[in-house]
Amino acid sequence: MVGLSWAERIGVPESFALAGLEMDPARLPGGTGWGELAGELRGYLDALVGVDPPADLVSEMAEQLRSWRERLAAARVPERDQPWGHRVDLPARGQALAPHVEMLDRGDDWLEATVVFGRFHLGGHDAVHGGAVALLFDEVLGRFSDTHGRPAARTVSLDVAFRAVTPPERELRLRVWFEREHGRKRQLHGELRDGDVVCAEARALFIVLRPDQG
Ligand SMILES: CCCCCCCCCCCCCC(=O)SCCNC(=O)CCNC(=O)[C@H](O)C(C)(C)COP(=O)(O)OP(=O)(O)OC[C@H]1O[C@@H](n2cnc3c(N)ncnc32)[C@H](O)[C@@H]1OP(=O)(O)O
Repeated sequence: MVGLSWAERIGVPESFALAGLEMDPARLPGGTGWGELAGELRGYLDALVGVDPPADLVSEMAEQLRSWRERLAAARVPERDQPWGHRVDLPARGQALAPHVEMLDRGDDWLEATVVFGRFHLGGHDAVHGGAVALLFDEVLGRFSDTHGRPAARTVSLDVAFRAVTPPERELRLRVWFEREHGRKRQLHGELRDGDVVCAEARALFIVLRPDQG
């Protein structure tokens, strides 16, 4: 997988591509409905976190989820064939782990995006969990690290400074950029803002994988 280009892996020029996403979603893993499903799952998790449901609703939900888990077991595929995390044409790569990110614009070495953390990502006391903020940076810096023809790399370190509380359920701004590239090493920075307030900053080091490190 690692030796393959984005186009070979998923049929798009690269993650965070500005153009070239005109391919037919029906031909991608998960098909045309996958974006809606991922969005509904995200919405379900946000809604679940925010309720104290009556006992009959809890049992009904558990029963329905058990039934879905059993049906899905029959459709299990190897990682390379799953749509979850591979649909770079969709926000958050068509998964619900990372928050909802929408790219606004990008250059060769910088990217701007909006991000909304749901109630699912709440740590406590109306603040987004610090681990979810770190997840956002790893996700976006990691994906952006592999753009503009650069081969795949992996995060070896990620330092996050939490400057102010990151609020859930608000549209925040994210800016990421390359600081330095030398040999197999790529240093990227990121900044998360709520209006003029800097919520968090990140510095990450990525190491380009050798062909045998897939
Ligand atoms: C279908 C397509 C869809 C796919 C979607 C995917 C999107 C993904 C999006 C999500 C993205 C999420 C992204 C994720 O979450 S990636 C997942 C989290 N990260 C990992 O699991 C990485 C685990 N580590 C490794 O695998 C190895 O360390 C690798 C393979 C990366 C390098 O091991 P390798 O044995 O090859 O290299 P080396 O040890 O000789 O080191 C090489 C150089 O690096 C320097 N160094 C190393 N570590 C550190 C450090 N901590 N601080 C400072 N420097 C460090 C080291 O000194 C040396 O420097 P020099 O001596 O040469 O000067």
